[in-house]
This record gives sequence, structure tokens and C-alpha cells, in this order.
Amino acid sequence: MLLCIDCGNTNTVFSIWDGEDFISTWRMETNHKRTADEYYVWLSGLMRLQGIEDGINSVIVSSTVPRVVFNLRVLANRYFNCRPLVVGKPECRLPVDPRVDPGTGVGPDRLVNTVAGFDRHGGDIIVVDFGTATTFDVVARDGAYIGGVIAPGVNLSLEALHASAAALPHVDVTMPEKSIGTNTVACIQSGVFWGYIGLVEGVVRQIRLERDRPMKVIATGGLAELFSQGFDLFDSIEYDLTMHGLRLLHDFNKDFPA
Ligand SMILES: Nc1ncnc2c1ncn2[C@@H]1O[C@H](COP(=O)(O)OP(=O)(O)O)[C@@H](O)[C@H]1O
Ligand SMILES: CC(C)(COP(=O)(O)O)[C@@H](O)C(=O)NCCC(=O)O
Ligand SMILES: [K+]
Repeated sequence: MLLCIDCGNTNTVFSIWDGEDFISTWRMETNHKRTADEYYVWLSGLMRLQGIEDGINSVIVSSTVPRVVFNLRVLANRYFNCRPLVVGKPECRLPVDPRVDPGTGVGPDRLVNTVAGFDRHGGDIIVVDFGTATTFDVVARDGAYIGGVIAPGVNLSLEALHASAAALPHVDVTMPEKSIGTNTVACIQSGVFWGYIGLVEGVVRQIRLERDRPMKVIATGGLAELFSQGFDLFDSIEYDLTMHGLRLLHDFNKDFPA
């Protein structure tokens, strides 16, 4: 069985696959100080609950936080007796090389989203991932990642307002009833919600103009749902996109010698 690990700046998601069959997924807060032993205590308890005692013999990792990779490597070596495949490292091949400026270190999560989006929808798509940052990944007709957009994430924007403006409280993101807020909380919610709707619409419009062709928009990340209610922003929402991409990349790399 395969263990896929997607480490974002906020959360780390684990999922287990038996061939092409999805078995289970679990999520923990990202913390670069967590040791391999701590990961395993947590993971083995959840695996046991799921009736998985052993059988993991491959691990693939995508991490936007470089510092956690060391302990995830130790986890794979010590407890699953394998060398993990790490997205973004030379030993992890991609079906098509990214076409970006030389020396650019593309976020591995974005490369994985690109692979998954291309597998499900073909090329000429934009993948929007609502994570710590909101990323737009543009996929060319041949499946290559050709660049995109990085914007501050929704919760990050809310936290920044609270952190930098003495009189602004912490507010949770939600769709406000009206655009004109009549109290501070409603004003902040409106700014972030409608601001984000405008951001997504504007960025997608601009990318389509630049590419001069129709492009489907695929959304992923926990907050995708919030921005889809009643709006025509996305052609599809796929919460499992990154995990699907990790499994595909693992299978793709099986065909190459280590
Ligand atoms: N369903 C949801 N509702 C509200 N907030 C969410 C939901 N899912 C994720 N979040 C929040 O969105 C932000 C990004 O989460 P996540 O997608 O896990 O980011 P990353 O991949 O960067 O670690 C976090 O602040 C998280 O708490
Ligand atoms: C843009 C990101 C911070 C998004 O990370 P996330 O929100 O998933 O934690 C990450 O993909 C990253 O660090 N990228 C490196 C620069 C780039 O992709 O061009
Ligand atoms: K992510």
C-alpha cells in the first residue's frame, strides 16, 4: 500500500491507497518540530482504527515546508522500510517538465495539482488551490505547468487585518448577507468575501485573455465550496485533487529505476 503525504503551510494531510483504491485520509496541523516517532504514534493509531495493521511499502511526500521533509524521510525509512519519493527532488520525475524561469523552485503542491488536473480534465486548465496561500496553476495543452498566480490566502488576509489594525477583531470567513456591512465584523467579512470573489474572477479573466483560449477552472482546498455557492467561478471542485496527483506521480515513477 502507498502512503501519500501532502504537507502544506497550515495542515499536513496523509492518505492511504491500495493500488488505485483510496482507503483513508487523515489531517494534522503542520509542525516542523514533530519527529518521525511522533508521526508514527499518531498514524499507527489511526491506521489500527481503520483495520490497517501493516502493508505500507511506499511513501510519496509533497511539502511546501522544506524543514519537515527530514522527519518524514525518517518516518518512511524507520517505520515503512522504504525510501520516500519527494516531489520536487530530481529522483521524482514529472510527466512533463514545468516551463518557468530557470532556477525557479515551483511549489511541489502546485506541480502535483497540475498532474492531477491534467489527468482528469486534460490541458488548458487553471487549478485554484485555497490553502495558506491561494494559488492559480496554469496547465498547458501538453500538461506542463507554465506558471500562475500566488495570492494571500483567505484566512491569512483575515489574520493580517486583525494583527495589524488595533481595532479589528479576529473574524471567521463566511458569505455575508449584504455587501454593505453595518458593523465592523460584517464590514470585514464583506471585504474578504467579495474581495475574494473579485480576485478569482479577475485573475481567471486575465489568464484567459493572456492565453487567448477557453480554459476550465478546477478548484480545490477546504474553502473552495464557500466561493462556489451561487457563483459561476469553477467548472469543478475536487477536494482530493492533491492526493490523486500524488498517487499518479508515485505510479508514474515506478516505471523508472531508482
Ligand atoms: N472547510 C473549511 N472551512 C473553513 N476554513 C477552512 C476549511 N478548510 C480549510 N480551512 C482553512 O483554510 C486554510 C488553509 O488550509 P489548508 O488547505 O489545509 O492549507 P495548506 O494546504 O496551506 O496547509 C487554513 O487556515 C484552514 O484552517
Ligand atoms: C505558494 C505556496 C506557499 C502555497 O503553499 P500552501 O498554501 O499550500 O501551503 C507554495 O506552493 C510555495 O511555497 N511555492 C513556492 C513558490 C512557487 O510555487 O512559485
Ligand atoms: K495545499
